[in-house]
Amino acid sequence: MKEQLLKNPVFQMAAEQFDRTADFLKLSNDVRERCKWPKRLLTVSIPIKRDSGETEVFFGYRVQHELSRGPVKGGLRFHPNVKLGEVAALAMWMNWKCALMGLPFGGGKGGVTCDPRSMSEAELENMTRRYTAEMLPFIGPQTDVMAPDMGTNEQVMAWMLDVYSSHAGHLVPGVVTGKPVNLQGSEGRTAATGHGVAFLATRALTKCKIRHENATAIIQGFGNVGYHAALTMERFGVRIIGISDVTGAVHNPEGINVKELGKHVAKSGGVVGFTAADSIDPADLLVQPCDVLVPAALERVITSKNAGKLKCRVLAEAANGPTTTEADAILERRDDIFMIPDILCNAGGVTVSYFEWVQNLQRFQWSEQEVLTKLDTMMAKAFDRVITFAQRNKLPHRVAALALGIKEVANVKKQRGLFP
Ligand SMILES: NC(=O)C1=CN([C@@H]2O[C@H](COP(=O)(O)OP(=O)(O)OC[C@H]3O[C@@H](n4cnc5c(N)ncnc54)[C@H](OP(=O)(O)O)[C@@H]3O)[C@@H](O)[C@H]2O)C=CC1
Ligand SMILES: O=C(O)CCC(=O)C(=O)O
Repeated sequence: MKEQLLKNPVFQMAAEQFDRTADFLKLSNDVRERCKWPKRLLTVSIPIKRDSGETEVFFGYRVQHELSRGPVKGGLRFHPNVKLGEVAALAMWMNWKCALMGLPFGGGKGGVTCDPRSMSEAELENMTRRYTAEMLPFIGPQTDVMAPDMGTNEQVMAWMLDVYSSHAGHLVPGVVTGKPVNLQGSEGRTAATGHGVAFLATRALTKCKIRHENATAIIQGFGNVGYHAALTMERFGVRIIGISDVTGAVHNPEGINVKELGKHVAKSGGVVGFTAADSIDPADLLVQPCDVLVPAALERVITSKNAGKLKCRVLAEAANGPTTTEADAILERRDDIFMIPDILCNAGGVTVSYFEWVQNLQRFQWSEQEVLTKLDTMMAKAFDRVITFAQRNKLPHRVAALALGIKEVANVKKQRGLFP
């Protein structure tokens, strides 16, 4: 299994990041091995009837990286590139993210290899319900709590809640987070990841002595995270000058109105054709001058080919794993780029998911203001801890963030001991 996982380039990246950080922490071999490998890797087949009447079998995964610190927490992804190794990498990153943020969860991630853009609502619902049914023995508010990720949303969470609750015989809101507010979802969860990205980007700009009112930003990905990061940065006074999605990219140095672009995408299905900006090659967009560059889509988009050409001051990693190991080495030699690593930058989502889970267990509902104030406090604290730790130990920000998370998990493993 180890060899199989390491064949996946995304898992390989997560493993390299772990090994480098474990070396810095001088973890003993015993603890290192127990921290590195996932506890459970589940694969299920998901047969559904397509609208055409034909039966099609999809494959779905859930990787539970670690169970020592609480229930497993992490999103569910629907995307054509989903593979077991990628899901395992994302679960490992969730683990360090939850520990860094001080959340009482282990990391997990799920996925189904499918193209949700080509599926009808009925097909998506059937696939989600069957996936959830296959996962029933392994999920629950005390064991594994899923949430939205790429290609999934609050409607998918509502279907999952329905399957789980129907089997339990009563409503179990805490089985998923990121669900609709009227199904006991949390105020603020939809915007939380993007809000956190924007909040930390402005703190990083301040560190770089750039006033955010004068700053510009470029965003790759205009889904849940990219849209809300753009909208919140715009609200903070940052000018959004470029945005891309799977259909292409648009650029306007004078600024793009995020809500207007959102309306265009809702009508036409993508950013391409938005007349208030020029179209640009998506790869070129990443290397245009800007103060904040926000990759908010897939893994491995900042590579050895473009890392040396980036013209941003702050790289805010909203996506999970957007920067390859080779690109990291290049960025570490550039002292003109302030990097906010993924497990810190996009932690707003899982932090508000934690708030949602707590509200569900207590049957309580907090206001949006309460949620966002608590979120900002936790994000600011984690940001300051990472930057201080990096400075004290002369570490890149990514290694500092990982070290704080991994150290937490390693300590718990040591305290709990090893079953003989
Ligand atoms: N949702 C959350 O709360 C969290 C998400 N994340 C991470 O943030 C990232 C984005 O997730 P999320 O916003 O939820 O996903 P969504 O599915 O809502 O949006 C993904 C966006 O990426 C775009 N996209 C896909 N492929 C490409 C490409 N090759 N080039 C440019 N854009 C592309 C999609 O375009 P199109 O719509 O046209 O397909 C879409 O705009 C992922 O890495 C995810 O793991 C991290 C923490 C929490
Ligand atoms: O909200 C959550 O539980 C998980 C969010 C997520 O998948 C992520 O942070 O990558």
